[in-house]
Amino acid sequence: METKLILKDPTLLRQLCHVGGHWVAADSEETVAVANPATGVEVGRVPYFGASETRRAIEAAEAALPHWRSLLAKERGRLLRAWFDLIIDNQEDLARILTAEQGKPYLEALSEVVSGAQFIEWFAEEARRAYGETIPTPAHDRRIAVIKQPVGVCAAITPWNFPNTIITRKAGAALAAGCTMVVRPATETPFSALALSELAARAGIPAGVLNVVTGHPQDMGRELTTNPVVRKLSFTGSTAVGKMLMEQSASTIKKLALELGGNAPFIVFGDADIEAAVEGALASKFRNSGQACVGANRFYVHDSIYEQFAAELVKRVEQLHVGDGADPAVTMGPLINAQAVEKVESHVADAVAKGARVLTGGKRHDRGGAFFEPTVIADVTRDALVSCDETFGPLAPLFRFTDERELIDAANATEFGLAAYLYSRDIGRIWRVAEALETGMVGINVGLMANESVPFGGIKESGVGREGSHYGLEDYLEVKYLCMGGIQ
Ligand SMILES: NC(=O)c1ccc[n+]([C@@H]2O[C@H](COP(=O)([O-])OP(=O)(O)OC[C@H]3O[C@@H](n4cnc5c(N)ncnc54)[C@H](O)[C@@H]3O)[C@@H](O)[C@H]2O)c1
Ligand SMILES: O=C[C@H](O)CS(=O)(=O)O
Repeated sequence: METKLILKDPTLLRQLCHVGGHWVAADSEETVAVANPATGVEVGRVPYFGASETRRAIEAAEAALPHWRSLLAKERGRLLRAWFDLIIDNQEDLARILTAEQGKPYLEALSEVVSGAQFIEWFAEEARRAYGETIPTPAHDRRIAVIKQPVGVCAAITPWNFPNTIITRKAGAALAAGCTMVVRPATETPFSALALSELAARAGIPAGVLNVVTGHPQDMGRELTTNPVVRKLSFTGSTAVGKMLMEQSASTIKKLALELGGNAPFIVFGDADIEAAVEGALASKFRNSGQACVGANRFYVHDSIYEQFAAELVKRVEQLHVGDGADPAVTMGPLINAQAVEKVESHVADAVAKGARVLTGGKRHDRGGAFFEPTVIADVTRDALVSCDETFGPLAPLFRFTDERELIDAANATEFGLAAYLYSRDIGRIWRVAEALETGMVGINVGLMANESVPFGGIKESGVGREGSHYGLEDYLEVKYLCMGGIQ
């Protein structure tokens, strides 16, 4: 069934780049098509920028910086609040655009738009809390102060899986701090970013403060990482690309925020509330068809409750309704593309070849295209690909464990360290295991934990820096030490 994108405000579907307050095409007039992953139908086309157009966007952000950083923090906060209000007023259209370009079910898209808006709301308030400090002087004739100043022109390169909230958590913090930004969204999902940029303009955020550019990833990335005007790069995406961008950024010593790949362990102890653990597993694993960096990638279930947990999880997974996210009855959409389907398929085949059992799903969905059956496999061995490689799809591999120490070693046996989840009602075990897990975030008896008020981010090869919370604002501020002498 082909579902046409119908918007209350069709002008929110922008098919040009937003640079310095103008909607512009690529110099070559070249465009790239964006297809709905559920239907393959073209949603629209966007310009295919290269390095020179990207450079002009950076120049626009540079030109806008002096005025924007000179505003009072509360003035920037008011403009961000107006942006938040417009996002909320237009949430249905933003969600429809998101579902059309990314594929997630409409209600998930709506939830993402609202949670994304809450980052703007949070930083509208935080803008006024870029506090400095005074330090007791070491000498009678001098006084010490520390002030915070905006980093300057910032760049953001973002992925396709959460094309709204991953942009607002960066842009909200940057603009609140007094920075300006050039955002390059994923080629697969540009329209959410362009719509956000249109609403920012409507909110009164001055031209050039927020710029959104689409096009050649490598050429644009190299400009954003090597242009000395850009003082910070915030990247969310795979660890492989993150490493590349980190290297490219070294030539101009840019500040970096890297939100990279994950391989989250989801641990269920024998004393866990199994019903709660199953609900948490469903949310953590199958949200966005499993395409979430913080999503559970491996399930470690204590032997004493293994079969019960597996049976309960399979029952809930088999209730998922797979289809076009625009259909209100659908609770799991397609993957982003054929390559994503092939990766899930390869992980299932590898695990089964090493002795795993398919409990439900396990193959491409009858709908074809980018659809895959929500899958649960049991008795997965520690040497299975899915144990060390991020599946990024609707596959729940269940590993058995008995010993807590062995479990912790298995959970930490990965180069990633973004999120982990543990279900137990033993307070001593909760603290022991939560402190031992090598991740930036631990969900305890919860399956979803991201929100605007918490420091979101990873360790090891899952990245550096934090987004959201007051930590997120600090990441866009420079610390300046003032030493005043001559005090009589
Ligand atoms: N840690 C987090 O918060 C977080 C959130 C979402 C996704 N991710 C990770 O992102 C990955 C999936 O997203 P993806 O497939 O979009 O990742 P990706 O790294 O392939 O792409 C991310 C962005 O980088 C761009 N890009 C790709 N190659 C580039 C290059 N050479 N130079 C400049 N830009 C380039 C892409 O066009 C896209 O906009 C997963 O590994 C997932 O774990 C992490
Ligand atoms: O892919 C992970 C994103 O960061 C989504 S969320 O922050 O968990 O909503």
